[in-house]
Amino acid sequence: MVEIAIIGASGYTGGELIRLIHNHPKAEVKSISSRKYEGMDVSKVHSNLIGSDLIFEDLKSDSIDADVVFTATPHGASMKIIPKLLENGVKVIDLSGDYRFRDISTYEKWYGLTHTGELDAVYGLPEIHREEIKKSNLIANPGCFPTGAILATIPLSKKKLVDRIVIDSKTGVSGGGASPSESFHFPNVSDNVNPYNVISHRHMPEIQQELEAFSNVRVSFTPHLVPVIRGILTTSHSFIRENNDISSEKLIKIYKKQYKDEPFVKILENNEIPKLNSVRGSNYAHIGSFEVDETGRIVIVSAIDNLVKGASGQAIHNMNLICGFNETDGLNHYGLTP
Ligand SMILES: NC(=O)C1=CN([C@@H]2O[C@H](COP(=O)(O)OP(=O)(O)OC[C@H]3O[C@@H](n4cnc5c(N)ncnc54)[C@H](OP(=O)(O)O)[C@@H]3O)[C@@H](O)[C@H]2O)C=CC1
Ligand SMILES: CC(=O)N[C@@H](CCC(=O)OP(=O)(O)O)C(=O)O
Repeated sequence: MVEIAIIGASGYTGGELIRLIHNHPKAEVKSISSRKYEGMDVSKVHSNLIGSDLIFEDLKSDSIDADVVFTATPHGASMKIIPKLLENGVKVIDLSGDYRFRDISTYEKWYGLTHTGELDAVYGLPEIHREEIKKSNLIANPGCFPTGAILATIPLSKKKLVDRIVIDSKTGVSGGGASPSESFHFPNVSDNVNPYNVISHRHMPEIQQELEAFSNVRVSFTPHLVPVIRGILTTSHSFIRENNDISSEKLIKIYKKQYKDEPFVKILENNEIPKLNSVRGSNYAHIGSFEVDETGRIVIVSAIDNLVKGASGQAIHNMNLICGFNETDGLNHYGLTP
């Protein structure tokens, strides 16, 4: 059994890691860290985990004894914890944005923080970086919005079909983490749709980084908060480069080929639209629509669960890759609809 420690285990993604690893055939959570809940049973914070004998400890990174550590901590905190873990020979999967950028100055500009220093990290989107992930000791798990947006559009960038991509995403409130705040207060969220950071969300440069690795595309991104708990529905509008002739049927062929061996990406046919509640609780990304309009716009829609494919499930997929397990170990279940 591979032994796991989770730092930030009292948060939403930490709770999902514990829930999902509980069903993993080759990995076991040995220790969970929380500063606030040190000494308390895990089920006092994550009531769904009643029956588990895990108890929160305030783990220090220089004394953690584990094969793999998940840092489910906020950006800024992860980069202070991780260097020591790597020095001690532990493999690390970080759920924050701290190691996602190949260029530190992009991170510093968008996160408004000084970085503590570059480390050899791989961007943990298995559908693009599978072979590098297998060889890495530090995985930068992708952001939740970038996961849905990149999966919806990367085949277009790879084929150099489009030059402009506008991403419009709707997210559930669990994306904001477990700490209460005014923006997530029930009366402010309920019966409402709230766009935020309309031209300045830090996930825009992350999406841009991955898409422009294949062709010259410009990305814009606007997120909206909607009154659901889990899920991200992304509508991507991509504008066809001059002299390209593309139809809905051709698009579906391209996407099916691109994702034919991917265990967690499902392509919907007949212009079907993905549903948020079909992916709830699962590690699947559903991709559909594949419409082309008369103005030269391609519309592709994706749905993921932000806490699973957008965070903890994808992190476990990455663990499976770095540990040489079957990619679907611990993740082989459908969503929870209705
Ligand atoms: N929620 C989501 O959908 C997604 C989140 N992410 C990223 O994953 C990470 C975790 O997110 P999420 O679970 O939602 O966040 P939460 O706020 O729910 O949990 C984060 C946990 O980290 C711990 N923590 C905070 N600061 C520190 C610190 N300085 N040192 C050690 N531990 C600390 C806290 O636990 P305690 O105070 O008990 O120690 C807290 O419970 C973040 O970087 C987030 O951006 C990525 C994709 C999706
Ligand atoms: C609803 C909501 O607030 N969502 C968060 C999602 C961010 C997130 O978790 O992403 P990182 O891993 O890059 O921090 C946001 O928009 O900031």
